[in-house]
Amino acid sequence: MAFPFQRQEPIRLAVPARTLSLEETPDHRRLLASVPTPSAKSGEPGAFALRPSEPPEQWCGSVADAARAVRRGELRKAVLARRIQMECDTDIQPSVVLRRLAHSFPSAYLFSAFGLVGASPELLLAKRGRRVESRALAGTIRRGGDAESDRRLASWLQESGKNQEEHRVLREAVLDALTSSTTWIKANERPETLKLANVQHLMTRVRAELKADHPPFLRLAAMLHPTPAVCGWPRDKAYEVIERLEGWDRGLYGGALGWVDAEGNGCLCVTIRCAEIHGKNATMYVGNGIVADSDPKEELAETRAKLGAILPALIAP
Ligand SMILES: C=C(O[C@H]1C=CC=C(C(=O)O)[C@@H]1O)C(=O)O
Repeated sequence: MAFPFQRQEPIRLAVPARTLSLEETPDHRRLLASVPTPSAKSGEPGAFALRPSEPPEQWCGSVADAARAVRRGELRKAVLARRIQMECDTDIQPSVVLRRLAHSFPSAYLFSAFGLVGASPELLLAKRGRRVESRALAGTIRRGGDAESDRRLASWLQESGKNQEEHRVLREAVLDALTSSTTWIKANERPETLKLANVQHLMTRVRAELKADHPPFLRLAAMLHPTPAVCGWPRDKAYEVIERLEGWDRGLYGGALGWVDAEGNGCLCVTIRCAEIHGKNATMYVGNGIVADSDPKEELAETRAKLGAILPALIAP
C-alpha cells in the first residue's frame, strides 16, 4: 500500500498474490542471498539522455525564495524537490533496477510497486503488536573519498547548525505525533550519523510502546505523514510553499509505501531515493530540506549527491 504526498489523494492498495516473510533475518541477508548479481546484459540501456524537468537555476531561485520565507518567520522548514527525466534506448526493467539497489543499499527499504522503484533509508513507521519504530532522517553530506575525509565530513555534518535545524524540526514533529499514543517513547538525544553508499545523514531512531487503546496503524502513519523530511513545518504552510514554488504533482514521491496486515501491524517507508519507470523513460525525484541558512548552490550539489542512489541503478555503471 502507498500514501501519495498529498494527504487528500486516495491511498493505493494492492493485495499480493504471495508473501514471503523474512522476520527471522532483519538484516536482509537472506533476501540478498536470493538476489542474483545483475549480469552485464540485464537490461541496461546502450544510450540514455538526462534532462532536469526544471532548469537548475530555476530550482536554485526557489530555494532562495523558500529560505527567505523561513527568515521572515513564515515557516521553519520547507522541502523542495527536483525531477530529472531519463530517456533510454531500451525498456528499463524495474526488477533489474531493484536488484542493483539491493546490492548497493542492503540496509534500505527496497520497493518496486505502483510504478515506483527505490531504496529508501527512511522509516515512517513500523508496528508489531504495541511496539512501534520510526527512523527519522534529515541533514545530509556526501561521502568522502577516503576514511579520513569521510570522518571529517561526518563531523562537519554533526556540527552544522543548518543541518541540525533541519533535523530538529523533523525530530520534534515525529515525537509530537506519537507521544500521546504511547506509554513510553525513546529517541537518541543527539542524532546519529547514518552512512549510505552515496551520502551521510543525521538520524534519530524512535522506539515506543503504544497504549492499549492506541489508534490503528494507518491512523498513526497518517498522523506522521508527510513528515518534515519531505514536506516541512508547519505542515500546512510548507504545503503552500511547495505548491507555489514547485507547482507539479509529486504523486507517490514524498509519500509512504509498504505493507499492512490483518492484525494491524505494518511497515511503511518514506518514498524517497526513487524513480517512476514507464518503458524507456524514468523520472527520478530528489528533494532537500530548506531552512534559513540554506545556500542554493550547496543544495543543488546535495540533490546531485542524493541522485547517486537511483541514477547508477538505472544506468548500470
Ligand atoms: C527528501 C529527500 O530526502 C530527505 C531525507 C533525508 C535527508 C534530507 C535532507 O537532508 O534534506 C531530506 O529531508 C529526498 O531524498 O528526496
